[in-house]
Amino acid sequence: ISKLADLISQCMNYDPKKRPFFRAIVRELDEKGIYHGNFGMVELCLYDPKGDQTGELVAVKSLKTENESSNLRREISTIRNLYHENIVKYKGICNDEGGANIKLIMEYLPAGSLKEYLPRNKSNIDQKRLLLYALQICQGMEYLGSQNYIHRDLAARNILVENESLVKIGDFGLTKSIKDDKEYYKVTEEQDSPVYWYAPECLINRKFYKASDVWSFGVTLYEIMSYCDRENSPPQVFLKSIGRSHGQMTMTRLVDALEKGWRMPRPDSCPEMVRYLTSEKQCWSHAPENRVDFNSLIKEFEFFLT
Ligand SMILES: C=Cc1cc(F)c(CN2CC[C@](CC#N)(n3cc(C(N)=O)c(NC(=O)OC)n3)[C@H](F)C2)cc1O
Repeated sequence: ISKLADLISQCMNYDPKKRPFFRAIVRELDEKGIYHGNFGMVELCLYDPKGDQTGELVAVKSLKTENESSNLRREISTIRNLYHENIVKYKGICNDEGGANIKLIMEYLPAGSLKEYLPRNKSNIDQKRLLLYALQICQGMEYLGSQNYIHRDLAARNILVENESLVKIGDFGLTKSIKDDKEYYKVTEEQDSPVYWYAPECLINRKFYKASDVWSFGVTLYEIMSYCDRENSPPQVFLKSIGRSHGQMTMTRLVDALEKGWRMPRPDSCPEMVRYLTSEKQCWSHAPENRVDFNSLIKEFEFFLT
C-alpha cells in the first residue's frame, strides 16, 4: 500500500518538462543479479514523456556501482545494433543529470523468462511448443553469431516470452564481440560465471568460442525439456549426481566429471531427437570443433516441427 501511495504521489507531482523519463519503479525484474555479481539491476519503469500516464512500460537496466559502466556501455553498443525477431528490442538510453549512471531501456515482456513461464504454464505447453522455443533460440543465436558476437550466458533465465508462440533472447550482459577474425574470446574479468552452463574449454582455458554457446544451448534445451523444474535445475542435477563438495572446488569437480564423460541426465520424457542433440556427438561434444552449429540445429528443429 505504501509503495502504491508513493507511486501515486510521484505521479501527481510529476513534471514532464523536468523529467521526460519518469521512473515509476513498479518492481525489480532481476533475480538479484545472481550471475552478474549483484552490481546491476533491471527495473520495470514507466516511460511517460507527455506526463499524462499514456506512456509505456519499459525494462531498464542500470548499475549500482559506477565502475561497471564499461560493461553496460558495451552491452548498449551491442544490443542497439541487433535487429531480429528473436532478440529483445532496444528502445534507447537515458542517464541521470550530469550524464553519469547511463541506463539501458528495452521493451518490457511481462510474461518474463522461460524460467518463470514454463513451470507456471506446464499444463498447457506440449513438447512441440517447447521445440518451437528451442528453434527460435537457435534462430536468435545464429543471427547473433552472424554479427560476430558470443553470448556467454545463454540460459532459460535469459530467454523472454513475448507470447505462447514467440520467445526472444532477452539479456546480453556477458556478450562479447569477436570481430577482427578472432575465433574466441579470452575471459579476463573474474565475474560470478554460470559454470553449469559452461563448456569444458570455458572452465579449463577460459576461452569462449561460438561453439561454447552451442554447449550452453544444450543446457538451455535440457532446462526447457524439464519445464525449468527448480528441483532439476542444472546446479541441482550436478550436485545430486556428483555429490556436495567435500572441500574441493565445485568448478574442479564439474571439470573432472565432464572430462570423464559425465553429462546431465536427460528428463525421462525427453524425445529421442533431443536426447541425440544433447549428446557428446552434438551440443555436448568435448571438443568445440566437433559440436553441431546453430544453422544445423535450426534445420533439425524445422524438420521435426514440419
Ligand atoms: C546489470 C547487470 C544485470 C542485472 C540483472 F538483473 C540481470 C538479470 N536480468 C536480465 C533481464 C531479465 C531476464 C531476461 N532476459 N528480464 C528482462 C525483462 C524484459 N525486458 O522485460 C524481464 N521481464 C520480466 O521479468 O517480466 C516479468 N526480465 C531479468 F530482469 C533478469 C542481468 C544483468 O546483466
